[in-house]
Amino acid sequence: MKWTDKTWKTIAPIYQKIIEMPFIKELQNGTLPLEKFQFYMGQDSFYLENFARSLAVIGARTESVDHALDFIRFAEGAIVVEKALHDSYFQEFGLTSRGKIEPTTHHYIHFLKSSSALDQVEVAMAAVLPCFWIYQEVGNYIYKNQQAENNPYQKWIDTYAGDEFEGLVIKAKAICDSVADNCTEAQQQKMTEAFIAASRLEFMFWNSAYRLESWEV
Ligand SMILES: Cc1ncc(C[n+]2csc(CCO)c2C)c(N)n1
Repeated sequence: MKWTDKTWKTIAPIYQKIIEMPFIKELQNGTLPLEKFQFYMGQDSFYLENFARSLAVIGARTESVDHALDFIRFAEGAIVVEKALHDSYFQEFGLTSRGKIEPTTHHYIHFLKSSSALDQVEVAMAAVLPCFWIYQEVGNYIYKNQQAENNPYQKWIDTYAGDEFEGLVIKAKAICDSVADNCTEAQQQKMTEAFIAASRLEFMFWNSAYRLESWEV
């Protein structure tokens, strides 16, 4: 069985929790309060910037030049998405500043930065995979199950349910499977642990936006 198939099974309960969470349900039916989406967008701006930096570090550390090119392109893509967020979504949803880095974003960003800098590069590749894969699954899930007309969040949904994003996800998964083939059982286990940690953080990222979680002091 492919590493990706095995690993997805281990996060199936986390994915289930994600699609049941109020942030996702309300995004799907268009009732998510604007304030929560604004919080999410501001935090996602910080996330995307640092996610891109982590992807670039992974690109620099890969053995294969083809993988280096793929990761450098992923990094570019994340910066382009961040710019689109800033240049169009911020305005559309009335956000003037991205605010400050809140606790869950801080945790997630630093997890990705330390993994990409210090872990075996295959483990770092596994750490960034849920960012692609979970978004695609959630995007498709919302797209298929939505009933609302005139959903204010439609454009966001379309970004992640589209064919262009699917191409990236297929590539990111294929890279993880090919590098996992050359890893020992113990190394593959570390890849899986990194994948699980990032999946939990994806859940927490949406949940913290729903709760508008901020530093208390
Ligand atoms: C918290 C959080 N996780 C994942 C994404 C999804 N995402 C945005 S850009 C990109 C890759 C571009 O090469 C991916 C996977 C997000 N927006 N925010």
